[in-house]
Amino acid sequence: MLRVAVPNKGSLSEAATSMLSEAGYRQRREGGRELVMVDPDNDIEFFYLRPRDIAVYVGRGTLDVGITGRDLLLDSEVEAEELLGLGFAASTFRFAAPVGAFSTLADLEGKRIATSYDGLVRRYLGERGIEASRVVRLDGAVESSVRLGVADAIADVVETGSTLKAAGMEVFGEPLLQSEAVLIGRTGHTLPAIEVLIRRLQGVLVARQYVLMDYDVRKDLVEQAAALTPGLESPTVSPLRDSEWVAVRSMVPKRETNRIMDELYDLGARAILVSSIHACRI
Ligand SMILES: Nc1ncnc2c1ncn2[C@@H]1O[C@H](COP(=O)(O)OP(=O)(O)OP(=O)(O)O)[C@@H](O)[C@H]1O
Ligand SMILES: O=P(O)(O)OC[C@H]1O[C@H](OP(=O)(O)OP(=O)(O)O)[C@H](O)[C@@H]1O
Ligand SMILES: [Mg+2]
Repeated sequence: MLRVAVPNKGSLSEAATSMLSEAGYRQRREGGRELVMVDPDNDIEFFYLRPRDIAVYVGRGTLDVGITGRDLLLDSEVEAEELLGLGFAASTFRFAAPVGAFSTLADLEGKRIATSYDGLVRRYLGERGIEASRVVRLDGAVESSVRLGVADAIADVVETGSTLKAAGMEVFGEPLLQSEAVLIGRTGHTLPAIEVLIRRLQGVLVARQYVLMDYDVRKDLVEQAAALTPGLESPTVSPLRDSEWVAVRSMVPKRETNRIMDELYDLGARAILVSSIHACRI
């Protein structure tokens, strides 16, 4: 039975559970408190764990795969690797300090830096030859640490930037990394059941990112139309009763739907229909 770690709390939890449900797996209800959920139909077992601990279980091989954040994986320094980006919980990881106080990475020399990701921060600074006087490890609400006098700067997750702004802080230096939720596995370890899980999750990603577009177009315009809707491999072109016209079906990125419909219409395509994809295997 495949053993999978799922975040039980925080920003990753709800989205991870709903992605697994969409992929056809039995999951605990929203707000549920079960620690383990067995899905006998799919021969898979889900363990609900703290996101930070998930890389540890997977790295040690007690669980086969898990969902966590790329930042947490890199912070943990375990023998685990990314198998698939999951497209949610996107954020950057950045240095920040009170407005006007710092402008470059070099300003961190000899300063105190508060963070929940001390492994990641020490490695990043070490690789760049910067010696902070201290990296202060905190569990959360790191933005308050400077005002409260335990640090001069922070390194933390930034999404909208509103938490930083509210704390009177601004980012400086390059982002340390771009993070998102990822499926992780032990380095070099693979199983047929892991491949199936990856394909199912990829199916959810594609179903979320693409729509199916159908339209009719005059035969002599089909090449131009196909260039607007190339699909993943190649659009399906079917004959119509009127031999001057064909029907085209293609997958289109969801966020480009309206632009493509406008361009197809201008070209002369008609009966342009868009439907959502419920599930797929690519
Ligand atoms: N505001 C946010 N936007 C996007 N991703 C976020 C945000 N806050 C945290 N994350 C991501 O969530 C993961 C952190 O998991 P963690 O359990 O610390 O979640 P959390 O949301 O900080 O929960 P909590 O602080 O309630 O424990 C990281 O991968 C991080 O990048
Ligand atoms: O850029 P923003 O959109 O404001 O989001 C970033 C904030 O979200 C997370 O905090 P969380 O709510 O998880 O609190 P925590 O610091 O206690 O983990 C993160 O640690 C930042 O503080
Ligand atoms: Mg948090």
